[in-house]
Amino acid sequence: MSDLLQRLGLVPFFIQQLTDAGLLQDRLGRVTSVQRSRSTVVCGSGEKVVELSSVLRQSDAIDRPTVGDWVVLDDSLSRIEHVLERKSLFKRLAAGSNNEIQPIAANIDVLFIVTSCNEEFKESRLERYLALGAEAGATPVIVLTKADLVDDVDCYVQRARSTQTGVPVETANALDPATLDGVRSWIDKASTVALVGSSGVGKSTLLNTLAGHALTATDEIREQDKKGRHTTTHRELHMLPSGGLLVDVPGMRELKVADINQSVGTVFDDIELLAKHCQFADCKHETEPGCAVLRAIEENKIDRRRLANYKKLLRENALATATLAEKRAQGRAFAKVVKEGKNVKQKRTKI
Ligand SMILES: Nc1nc2c(ncn2[C@@H]2O[C@H](COP(=O)(O)OP(=O)(O)OP(=O)(O)O)[C@@H](O)[C@H]2O)c(=O)[nH]1
Ligand SMILES: [Zn+2]
Repeated sequence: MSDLLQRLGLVPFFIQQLTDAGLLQDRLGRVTSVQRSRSTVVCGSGEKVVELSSVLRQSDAIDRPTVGDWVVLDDSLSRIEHVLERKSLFKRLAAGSNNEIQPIAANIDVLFIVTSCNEEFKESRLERYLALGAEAGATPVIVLTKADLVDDVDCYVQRARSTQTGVPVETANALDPATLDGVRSWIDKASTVALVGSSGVGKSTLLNTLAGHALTATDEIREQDKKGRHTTTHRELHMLPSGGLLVDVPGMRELKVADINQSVGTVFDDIELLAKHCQFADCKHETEPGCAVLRAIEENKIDRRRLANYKKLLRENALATATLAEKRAQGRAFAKVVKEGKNVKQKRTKI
């Protein structure tokens, strides 16, 4: 296997999906950016700007390649023929009329949930991002930036730890590389990391300090379009000089936590465990007698805010699921109309 592919994060999970070991040599690559129907792919022989095969062009948005995907190119290395099964996937329900589910970034191993040691810090926001990471299948790590600006970092660390049993928490001054050993330990060779967090918490600063240079300014790709014009795009999957890959996709930063689906329970496992001891199996933890969750709140073992956020995320989740189900039903109804339309047409031609 080429050293470059290894540095790009190629692991057995992907190799095992190849039907022919020969593909490994030159036709396998990783998507580093996507612009409409064209993608930039790094493969053993270098970087290529490629199109989609006609099958992929017509497939659902979710099945088309996205940043971080491992793909197989055609013989001429000019088209993506196949997208390998993903280890993890961040996706979102696109706004707008068609409401399709779009992929944002694939094969992210670790999600840095960035928050700063100041008034921006909110447990409820962290819990939302944790659910999002769990939903996508990435390992979450809370990164507390601006640790250099406060005296009571430990207090923030404790609060961050309270958001999910066992969640790792790292502190950092994003401007100072000497403080980033803890953060770096998660980007060990070839693991792919993405960042989420509110505006101003230090995501760009962290990225640039980790890379040792300003990423967005230097990682431009000059490419020629069909008419021979040069266009410039930004690479969104960056290889760090010390090993590891960072994904910085605009869509990642804008992720709404309504995109959570099944993962609320992963974050609130303490509440779900307690709920098993409630007197009623369908206890809503409101006013019911024998409620183990309310008892834990009275005994200060669980925060009232945390229970409220748990319920809120569950409600949002139910709403999102209902919306999706409705969309699917609409899609089916539409397909039926189209089919019936075709039948009518056929009948007419018979006459
Ligand atoms: N002292 C200190 N300042 C920091 C730290 N992290 C970020 N900053 C400063 O905070 C400001 C915002 O940082 P950015 O890196 O632009 O934040 P961002 O999360 O990328 O923001 P968006 O691009 O809006 O999403 C900048 O002025 C940084 O220099 C830190 O750990 N310590
Ligand atoms: Zn209860």
